[in-house]
Amino acid sequence: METKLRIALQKKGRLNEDSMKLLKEAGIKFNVGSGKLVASSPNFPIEVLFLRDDDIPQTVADDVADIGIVGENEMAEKGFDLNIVKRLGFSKCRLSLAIPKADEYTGLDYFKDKKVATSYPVILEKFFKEQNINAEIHEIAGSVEIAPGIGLADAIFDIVSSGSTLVANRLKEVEVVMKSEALLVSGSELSAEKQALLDEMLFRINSVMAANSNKYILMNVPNDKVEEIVKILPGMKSPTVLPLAEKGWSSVHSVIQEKKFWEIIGQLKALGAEGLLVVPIEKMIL
Ligand SMILES: Nc1ncnc2c1ncn2[C@@H]1O[C@H](COP(=O)(O)OP(=O)(O)OP(=O)(O)O)[C@@H](O)[C@H]1O
Ligand SMILES: O=P(O)(O)OC[C@H]1O[C@H](OP(=O)(O)OP(=O)(O)O)[C@H](O)[C@@H]1O
Ligand SMILES: [Mg+2]
Repeated sequence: METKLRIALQKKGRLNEDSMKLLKEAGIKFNVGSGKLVASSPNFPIEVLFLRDDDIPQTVADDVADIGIVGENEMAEKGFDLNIVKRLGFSKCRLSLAIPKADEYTGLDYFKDKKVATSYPVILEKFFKEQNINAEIHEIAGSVEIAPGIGLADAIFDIVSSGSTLVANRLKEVEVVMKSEALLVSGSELSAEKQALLDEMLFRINSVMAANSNKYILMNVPNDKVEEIVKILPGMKSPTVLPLAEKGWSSVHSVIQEKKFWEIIGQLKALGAEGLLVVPIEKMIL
């Protein structure tokens, strides 16, 4: 029988869409039907198990799935010793303590003898213990932000991203306890065949991630400025310089990290670069 890599993904929610998009961009297709909990791929030896994100760490730790995509927060809460194969850079958020907006925050002592609602009791208990804070932890499964407003707790410990859920519930973030992003994780050592499949998948994921954070840029540059412009452009090896039909001008092409582009755009223009084009890259093999 053909060896297949088994991956655990969130069935529905914040992680699902980006996880599926990443695999799709890596050229791995799925026959996903509505309500299907297991799916296979017609073009890659992989099988997907669709689970609640809470169940992904254990499924991987128990080797029911070989790998999984899960939030760092959920992995920390469940406490299984999994290997981080790759930080995926999406579903970025933080786990924070928040209190009613009207309250004065006096530092961690604020939480002494207070009741704090959370879906992450393990992480919170560890944090309070380390900080020597004696607080009551009240575990609830969801809608944590409404707890203070309805008199269920004095404060909360929950996921924050833009902060708009806190604002909507008249709360303010006062302590960031951990930062989180989606992780590709594995359990125990894989067989040589499965490791080879994971390596192939990782190679593709790396190409997709590199392509997504880089842009191909082209610009027209007066010949006497080419040398200076080339100095500030990194490029994969070095920038490409081609003559334009118009005398005295060149076209300079380069690959550049998107965030760097915004840093150097002013310098490029000041040096006389014109007609700048920024083009997305689909795949990037380093
Ligand atoms: N607002 C957000 N911004 C960015 N990432 C987030 C946000 N909310 C949650 N996440 C990340 O996505 C993960 C899944 O969030 P989601 O809200 O879908 O979980 P859930 O409701 O527990 O889903 P499930 O039904 O699978 O148990 C979280 O554990 C966290 O890592
Ligand atoms: O700081 P913000 O950008 O407002 O994001 C934070 C909110 O996002 C998540 O909930 P989600 O919207 O995924 O809904 P859920 O409670 O149904 O999981 C999380 O549980 C917070 O409530
Ligand atoms: Mg969950």
